[in-house]
Amino acid sequence: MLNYPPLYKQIYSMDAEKFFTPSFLRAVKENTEASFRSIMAEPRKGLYTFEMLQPQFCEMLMSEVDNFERWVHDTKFRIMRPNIMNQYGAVLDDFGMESMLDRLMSDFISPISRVFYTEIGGTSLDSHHGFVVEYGINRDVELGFHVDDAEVTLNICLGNEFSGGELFFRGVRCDEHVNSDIQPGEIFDYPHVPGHAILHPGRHRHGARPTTSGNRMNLIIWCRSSAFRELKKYRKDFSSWCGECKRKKKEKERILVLATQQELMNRGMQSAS
Ligand SMILES: O=C(O)CCC(=O)C(=O)O
Ligand SMILES: [Fe+2]
Repeated sequence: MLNYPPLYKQIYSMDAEKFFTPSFLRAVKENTEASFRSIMAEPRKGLYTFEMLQPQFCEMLMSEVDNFERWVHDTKFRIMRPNIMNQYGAVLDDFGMESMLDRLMSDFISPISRVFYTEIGGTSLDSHHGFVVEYGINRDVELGFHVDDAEVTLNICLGNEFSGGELFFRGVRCDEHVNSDIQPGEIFDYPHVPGHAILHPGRHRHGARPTTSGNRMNLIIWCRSSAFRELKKYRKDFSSWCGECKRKKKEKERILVLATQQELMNRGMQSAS
């Protein structure tokens, strides 16, 4: 744990009324599929977008990260970057936000993922990796095509003013099929909106297009389920969520139906002769 002096102490513990928009709070309090759906769009199966954070909280978090970056620079501290893909950004767990993010996952993400992501470990999320990514001048520009080390990912745009930076999604895949072809209907591009979140399976292949002007900062929480990962080791067929497993299964069934039809026709012809 670093010895970093916070700028805004109040964002280090969960204060739901201050952090979240009233519509998001209401939906989570009601805690039903209908209440979640009432605030969400589902532009592709399993991708959910909704308004989530208050502008003031976004501003404070962005300033806190800037302050942290300055402190790291001044003290010459060497910090871990969010993941192997990003040169900029910071791991929020490392500078004191772990318990706030624990609450964010257990009280606000888990209730939603329990409803929408039963097939991919959404009922048993038990750890997270929380970080911010930064794009723009003197920052990262874009992010290549990848899957997250997560069962469920929450990605929230904090701001600021920017253009570009859209996320592109290209279908959910298991480990074996991560590089398989994109199927019709799997192409979806999502433009970030400050304060708005997108919730997606970590295994939904995606990347971020170049941020062409301004600066963009996003808060990202990779949520993990150790139980799901353990179960996965003993399975081979992920056709309930992997697009390629599903396609292969359908193809096998189609061939089986054709072969059965042929067999029946052959039998019919034999008995007629
Ligand atoms: O730039 C973004 O909004 C996406 C970042 C992302 O996908 C990741 O860090 O895993
Ligand atoms: Fe990602």
